[in-house]
Amino acid sequence: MGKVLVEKLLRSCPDVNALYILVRPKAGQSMSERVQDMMKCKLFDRVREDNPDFHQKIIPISSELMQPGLAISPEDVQTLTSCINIVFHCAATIRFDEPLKHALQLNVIATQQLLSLAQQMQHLQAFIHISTAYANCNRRHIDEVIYPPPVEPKKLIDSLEWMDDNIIRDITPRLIGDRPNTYTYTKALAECVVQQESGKLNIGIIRPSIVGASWQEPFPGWIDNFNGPSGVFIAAGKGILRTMRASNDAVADLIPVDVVINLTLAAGWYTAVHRPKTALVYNCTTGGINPFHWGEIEHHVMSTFKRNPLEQAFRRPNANITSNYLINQYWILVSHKFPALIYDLFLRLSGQKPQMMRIFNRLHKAIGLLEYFSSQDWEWNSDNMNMLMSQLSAEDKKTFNFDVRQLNWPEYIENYCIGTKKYVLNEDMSDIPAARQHLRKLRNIRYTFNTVLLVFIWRVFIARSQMARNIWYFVVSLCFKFLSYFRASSTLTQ
Ligand SMILES: CCCCCCCC/C=C\CCCCCCCC(=O)SCCNC(=O)CCNC(=O)[C@H](O)C(C)(C)COP(=O)(O)OP(=O)(O)OC[C@H]1O[C@@H](n2cnc3c(N)ncnc32)[C@H](O)[C@@H]1OP(=O)(O)O
Ligand SMILES: NC(=O)C1=CN([C@@H]2O[C@H](COP(=O)(O)OP(=O)(O)OC[C@H]3O[C@@H](n4cnc5c(N)ncnc54)[C@H](OP(=O)(O)O)[C@@H]3O)[C@@H](O)[C@H]2O)C=CC1
Repeated sequence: MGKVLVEKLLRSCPDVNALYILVRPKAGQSMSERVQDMMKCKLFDRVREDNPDFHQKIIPISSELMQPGLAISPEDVQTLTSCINIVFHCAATIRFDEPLKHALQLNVIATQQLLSLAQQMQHLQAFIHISTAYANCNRRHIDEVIYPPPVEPKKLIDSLEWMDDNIIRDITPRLIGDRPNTYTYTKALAECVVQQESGKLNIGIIRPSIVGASWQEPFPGWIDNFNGPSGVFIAAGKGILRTMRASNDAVADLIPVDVVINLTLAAGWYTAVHRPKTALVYNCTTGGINPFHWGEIEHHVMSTFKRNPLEQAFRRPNANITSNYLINQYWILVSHKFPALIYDLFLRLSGQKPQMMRIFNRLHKAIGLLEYFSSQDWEWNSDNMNMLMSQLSAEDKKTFNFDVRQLNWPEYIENYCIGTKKYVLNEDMSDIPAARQHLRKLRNIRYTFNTVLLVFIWRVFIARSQMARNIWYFVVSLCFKFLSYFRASSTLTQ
């Protein structure tokens, strides 16, 4: 989301002088190498076309959320406090399996530290915090208010500070209570921390639901990660994922990333200009406005990947969702574990390292963590989103479009799936005929395998059971009778 925000600011807000972005070194790359890489990304193609020198506006600031004071140097603190007008805070850990202490540090303590830095900023007009629509997923109906936190954040921070990691792991389920993971729990605490500062700053809180590929900007279908549904779509497209627990009729509250960013920017403007007395919360969701369901998503994902197959698929794409636990377990056994076992056996026999079972184990862990969100639905009130839209001029409504009533879901899902192929997997669209050929080969292998298996089972059956033999003779004689009748009647008509 950070990248999409930077791109949109550069493209649609030419009067913005500079963008200070907090970046950490990662995976052997320095801060500036990472920023260089980001600017080379396809996402920035349109900006690059309009202004090849756009990089001059981007000023990276070295920062690490795990460190005290976010590890921002005193000189950088000086720069930031003297020239920042608006803060957009979207850094977080979004992993569902993050240990509580880590999630607390990244999502709550780092937010607290950024807020105290913001308080020193002399020209700050607005502080926009990105939360999640699922921060309060323990409720069915979610209003645009900050709910009382499950625990006072400061108390939890103080307690976890002295606790051993093993103790924290043991008490985590008790602490998070009816929330499914440490992510939603710490995001709820972060909202509370933001609220505690709302007297001193102009604050807006954006709560997106499940962020997906871009709808329109900078081009349809842009996505570059495996988070949320993207990984599920790819696994289904590769023919690996065949079954998942999800409710066909539950609303799939996907929200395109460009919609979230447009709303975030509009909220930044509104907060700075109108300075609301208390922090305004914007539920940024689609379910209440233009609902679409997981069953429909399944249909359109499968149809897109059949028409535009991914390269080197493991099997032909054919994923089904079910809300029934036992049916899902059955298909996991038959369509996941059994083929994985056979394929690994084949790899072993051909002297290679088995890998399919390992892939399936990881897939099962990942979808197990997502099922909570795909098996039920929520109702979000979106009055503030509507209010914000009514405040925009006609031109701004177009430039910062977040009117999801216009979203055509089948078209969006098709672009989303093609986006995963092009931008996540870096596959070329010109290779589609070869991918189709590969699917035909897989279909033939399946037919051959099924026929051999059927003949084998039948042979064993016939050898062991008199009744099976009788049925077999009966069926064969019936076929012969039918054939001879068919021959006789065709001779008569001649
Ligand atoms: C036919 C379809 C029907 C559809 C059916 C329904 C679908 C429903 C789907 C979903 C709905 C729910 C969604 C809810 C959302 C809530 C909203 C929010 O507010 S938050 C945002 C959401 N956050 C997450 O999505 C984090 C979830 N992910 C995780 O927590 C972890 O990733 C986890 C536990 C699932 C897996 O952790 P690990 O440690 O096993 O794996 P790791 O490190 O994440 O990555 C696996 C491999 O993928 C590569 N990878 C990851 N990103 C990559 C990238 N961009 N490019 C290339 N490779 C990448 C990595 O390098 C790694 O590969 P190497 O093993 O190292 O080789
Ligand atoms: N994706 C989704 O479906 C949803 C996301 N959100 C919220 O939107 C925001 C952005 O999410 P999204 O873009 O999807 O997530 P990403 O994981 O892509 O982005 C998170 C950002 O936080 C940074 N970050 C994480 N840990 C550290 C650290 N220790 N030090 C410095 N920076 C760090 C990451 O930097 P780096 O690149 O160095 O890792 C990355 O830029 C989050 O607040 C999330 O809670 C809300 C609803 C849905």
